[in-house]
Formats: sequence, structure tokens, C-alpha cells
Amino acid sequence: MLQNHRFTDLPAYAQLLAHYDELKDRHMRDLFAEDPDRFTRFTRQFDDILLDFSKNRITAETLTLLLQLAGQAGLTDAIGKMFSGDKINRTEDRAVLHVALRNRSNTPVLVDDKDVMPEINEVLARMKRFSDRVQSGEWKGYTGQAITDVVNIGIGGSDLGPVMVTEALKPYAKAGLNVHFVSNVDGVHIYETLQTVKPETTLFLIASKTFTTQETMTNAQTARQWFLENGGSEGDIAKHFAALSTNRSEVEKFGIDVENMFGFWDWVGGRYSLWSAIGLSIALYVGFDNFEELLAGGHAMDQHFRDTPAEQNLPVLLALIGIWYNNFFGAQTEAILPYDQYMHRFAAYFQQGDMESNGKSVDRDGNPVDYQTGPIIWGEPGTNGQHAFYQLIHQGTKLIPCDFLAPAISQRPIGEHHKILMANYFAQTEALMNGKTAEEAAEELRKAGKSPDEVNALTPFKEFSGNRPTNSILFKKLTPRTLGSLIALYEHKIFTQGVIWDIFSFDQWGVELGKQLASRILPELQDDAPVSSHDSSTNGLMNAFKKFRTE
Ligand SMILES: O=P(O)(O)OC[C@H]1O[C@@H](O)[C@H](O)[C@@H](O)[C@@H]1O
Repeated sequence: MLQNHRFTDLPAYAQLLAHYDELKDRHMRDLFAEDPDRFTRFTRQFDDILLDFSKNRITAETLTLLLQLAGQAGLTDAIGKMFSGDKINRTEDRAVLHVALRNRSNTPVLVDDKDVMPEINEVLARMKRFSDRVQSGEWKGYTGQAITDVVNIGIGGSDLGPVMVTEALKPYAKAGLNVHFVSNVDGVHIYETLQTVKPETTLFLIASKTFTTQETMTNAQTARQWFLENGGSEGDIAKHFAALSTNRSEVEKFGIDVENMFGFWDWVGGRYSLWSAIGLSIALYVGFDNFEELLAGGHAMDQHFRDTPAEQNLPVLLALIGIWYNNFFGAQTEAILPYDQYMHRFAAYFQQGDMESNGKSVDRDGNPVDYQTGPIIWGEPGTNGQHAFYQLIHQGTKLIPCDFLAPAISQRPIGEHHKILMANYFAQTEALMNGKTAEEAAEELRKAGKSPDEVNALTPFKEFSGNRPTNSILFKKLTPRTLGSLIALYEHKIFTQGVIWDIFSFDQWGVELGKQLASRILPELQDDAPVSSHDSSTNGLMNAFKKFRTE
């Protein structure tokens, strides 16, 4: 059992509040001027990943107090409990062991006194065999042709991870196999995907932990029907459909041969499942060797997280800096800004990873919290974001801590592109930190030939307050291993924050109510009868929907 505590009762919390009062008006420009060692003091490296957190509104004392906060919240103990298979997901009575999925050292991990590693290794071996066979063309479709297209049908954690990773690792794709992802129950998603593939050369992966998710099951049935109506027969289904799930009986009911089922376990949370059989589309696309590299990168970060003192520990440091802004500066959001086009789904992936994990408002005793928990996560790749929303980050009224991620070596070194990209990467964090004073702005205007009146009038608009915090995460190259480490870095950041806030990070009850109501509403949409069983807005909207369709 994890030790419950009230976040705001931790001794360091009160100290941080007082410290915040002293620090809140200090400018980072001055902090840099005062401390020539600031970069070294606030930079850590793990493998090929450098974290520079010096452009934050912190001093050595801030860090000391934040580290005390983590210690007082029992972080070390909590980490130990996760890794040793304790049932830390208490509201679902489950262990949380995505770390076991990538446990390349293969040391035993016990759940209910049973080592889970043999089962994990068995599924990995089956995934390897299967992906090798499909890739080599040994696996044939019903006309004897090799598979050319894989369609992963899943949603949430059964979609976002594989989408993000296959996009990020495109340079590692093996020739001859395309991957597609269908998630939305909106029929246009499957319609558009099916336009681009042929039944005889397509393999469908039905990815669902529960195998009951309405969107996924609806899309899977549509895919099955399309397959049967376009040349395939019932007997051919086994050659074209596989299931990635924990629910064997539902897989059988759907009609998928259990030979083609790749299992995982209830201790794998949906948003942590890309490391499990849910990652089969990744293995098919980049090859099992690269999938293993991804696992190895995740495992390396796990060991760093478990074994490194907090002050050197990248996930812990990111978590503490996030808490500093979230709970003391009142920041509502955090932006994740990868300067790597291949990482264009990284922020979207961690929207689920973070917001579904820490979007909670009761503590572990079930009492309402009176402090802020998980932030709103958003972001787009640089430099596109610069030309869209950075205005607000630079000059708006809101404080938005940002993570800037970038590789030193581009996967596609074309001309000057990467240096131009990186010049922007360095310029943005410098600009956000330094800003531009009124005097500097006025001087620029004078140099541009503006009259004194114009200088006075324009200066307020040209001034940048600066003092806007950023983390820079600079890595060597976006290899499968580095990507694995980066994903695990953020996973453990989220875990650390959940521990400190004393909330449960591994359930997601908040997604249930909408599902319940949708299943009540669906039968009411089957005829033209007016609806009166809801509030006036919902009734009104449903009746307007029916009217639009009959007029
Ligand atoms: O994999 P499943 O069971 O189809 O679930 C998909 C998603 O379903 C959502 O309801 C959950 O909030 C997510 O966590 C989950 O990833």
C-alpha cells in the first residue's frame, strides 16, 4: 500500500509557498547574470538525452525544496512498489507493470507471487515470429499474395501509441508494408482507409484491451463485412484478422482465431500499452529488431528512474518543475513542442498519457483535493507552432511552461534545413527567457527611423516581458532506443506527479459517464419519435437532429 498524505500538508509545501513569494518577481535574466554556472548546475544527461532546465524560474533553493517535497511524499517507496508489482492501481485492484513489458534484463517480476516475465517473453516471441512472417511475405492472404497493408483498428491507448511511434520511426520502416490506423467511430475514418487497401493483401489488427469498446468493435465489424463483401470468405478471416487484447472470450466471439490473438494483461494500462501486444503494428512496420530497441530504450529509462538519486533523475526533475508552475505559479497548461516533424503526434500521445492519468479531483482517500492536479497538455511541432500560437506564449497573459525537444542529428539531412530548424529551436527559448525590455524595443524603433511619438506609441507592443519558462530536451538522434527513453521519461514524470499529488494515476473513471449516457441515447435515435427524457438542451438537440434528417 502506498502511504497516503495530503499534498498541502507536506512540510516542504509551506516552505515552497514562502519561497515562491520571494522568487515570483525575480527575472531569469538576473538569475543567469548572477550565476555563471547556471547551465551546468541545471543540466542533466542520460544516455544521448540532455535535459537543460536552467531556463526556469528556479534557484538552487527551489530545487532543494522541491526535492524535499518528493522525499516527503514517499516517492522512493512508491517507485519501488510500482516496480515490484504491488497493486498500486487500487481502485481497480491491479498492479501497474508496463515496466515489466520492457524489462530486458528479464529479472523476475511477481504479481500475486507469480513471475510475469515468462508470459511476456512468450508473447514477444510470437510477435516476432508473426511480424517476421508477414514482412518476409511468408504469411499469405487468401489469394496467395503477401500482405502489403496493415490496418490497426483501436482507439485511445490502443491507437495513439502505435500512431505516434510509427510516425516517429518512419525512417526505420521496412519496405513493402504500409500501416493505417482507424480509431474514430465516425464512418468516414474507416471508409477513407478502406478506399486505399485491397482485401486480399490487407491484415486487420483489432486492438482493444477490453475487446468491448464500442468504437473499435463497430469499426471491426465494418472491416469484417467489407472483407466478406469484397472477395474474402469466412474461412479466410484467419489469414486477415488478428486480435491484440486481454479478453480471450470476446475475441473468440468476434470470430478471430485465438491462434491469431496476441495477449496482454490487466496490469497494462491502455495508455501504457504500446510496449505490449498493442505494439504489433509498430513491430510490423519497423521490424521486430527495432521494436526491441524501443523496449530497450524504455528499459534504460526505467533503470535510471528507479536507481538514480532524485537530484540527478530526469523524470523526477521534470515532474518537480511541472509542480512548481502548476501548484505555485498557477499555470494551467504545459506545451510539448518537438522540433522534429517525425514527432508530430508526440504531444497528442501525451495528452492521453498525462490528462487521463492525472486529471483527477479526489485524493487517494477519496476526499476532494483543494489544490491543482494534472495540467492541460497540448502542442504541435516547431516551427509550425511559432507561426500559429507562440504569440500567446511570448506576449499573452498566461504562463505556459514549455518543453522544447529536438534531435542534434536529423534523420533527413537536406541542405541547411536542420540548422535553420535548430536556430529557431535555440532562439525561441532564449527569447522566452530574456524577452525584450522597453528600452531595447524603443532603441530598435529609433534605429528603424521612427519619430519620438511613434517610438512612444509602439514601444508597449514591441516589448516582451520574458521570464517565460522552458525545458530544453536535446537528444542526439531520434532512434528507436532514444524514442523509447523519451516516452518512458514522460511516463515516469506523470507517475511522480501523481505520487506527490496523492492521486491515483492509473485508473480513468472519468471516461465512463459519457459512455453510459451514449448507450442510453443510441436506442432513442433509432426512430423519429420526439425525445423528452433528458434536460431541455439535450432533448432539443436530439429533436433538431431528427428533424434535420427527415425534412
Ligand atoms: O483498448 P480498449 O479496451 O479498447 O480501450 C481503449 C481506450 O478506452 C478508453 O475508454 C479508455 O479511457 C482508454 O484508456 C483506453 O485506452
